[in-house]
Amino acid sequence: MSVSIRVADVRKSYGDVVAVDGVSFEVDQGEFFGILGPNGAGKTTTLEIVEGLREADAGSVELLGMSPWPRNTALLPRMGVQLQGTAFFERLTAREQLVTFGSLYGVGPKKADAMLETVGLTDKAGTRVEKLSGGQAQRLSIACALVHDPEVVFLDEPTAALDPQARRNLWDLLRTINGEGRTVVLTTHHMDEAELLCDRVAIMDHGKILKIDPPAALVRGLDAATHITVDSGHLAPADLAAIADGVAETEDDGATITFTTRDPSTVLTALAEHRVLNGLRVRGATLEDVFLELTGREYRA
Ligand SMILES: Nc1ncnc2c1ncn2[C@@H]1O[C@H](COP(=O)(O)OP(=O)(O)OP(=O)(O)O)[C@@H](O)[C@H]1O
Repeated sequence: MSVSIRVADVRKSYGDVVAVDGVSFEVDQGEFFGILGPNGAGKTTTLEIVEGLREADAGSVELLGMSPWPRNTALLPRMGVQLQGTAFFERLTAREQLVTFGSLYGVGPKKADAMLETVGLTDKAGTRVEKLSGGQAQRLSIACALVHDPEVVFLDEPTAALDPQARRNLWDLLRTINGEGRTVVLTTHHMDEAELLCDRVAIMDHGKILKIDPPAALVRGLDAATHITVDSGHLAPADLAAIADGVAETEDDGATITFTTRDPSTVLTALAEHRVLNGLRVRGATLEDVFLELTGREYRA
């Protein structure tokens, strides 16, 4: 498998603020790679350096075997960039916008129409960009990043400010883009998004990458507790104590009881024997638990 992106010990400060503090990673061709972290972690700065929009203070970056800085015109047709916050040419319709973008790369209007179709905006072709909803504008900006058929696509928080349905639609689109063999690099502060979409996730905090792995491997690597919740009111206190004894901590909020345990089989068996599985919910570890373990603090996007 060939490598699309190589980042080695990249650093960037803005005055006293160290935004990127020695970041290294590689992205394989065709991979869906995520950079996950809270606001201010340094995700956008890292992405902009890889895209060639910003100069690193130190370190090296290779994109498709070339250096993206200083501005490398050989790379531009091969990469698609969707920036945080969409900027469109004013007063153009969605189609005109896309045709204009396409023409910058020598792409004809047919491709622009096909792209409108791909992102589900054919019925908005004649709508001025300022009249599009947040989700529609987001999809149009992704269409603009893709209209010239780039090999590598960069997306900076593409689902920020979208409602849940629009996010899901956009996830489908991103899976399709990646399924076509394109390398996709996405930044996000949504754990669920990283978990669902990415082949591998780099967890970033305070300018550093703390860990890179497939999401399932990150979670599996944790010795995290399982949370088992049932409706309260069905268990006598003595039974509750017997079930939890030595295997779980319990918390009763009046409506539900949650058992936190590293031995879920024993707790579930005991709950089943007492026939108190009403309202059963079982929650294993998530990327939030991974973040907590890596940083010692709760994840707050
Ligand atoms: N142009 C700039 N000038 C000065 N400081 C900046 C600039 N851009 C970013 N920073 C600072 O660098 C740090 C990293 O910011 P960056 O935007 O890379 O993080 P991020 O993880 O992408 O956050 P967000 O999710 O909020 O976009 C932050 O402390 C930010 O305030």
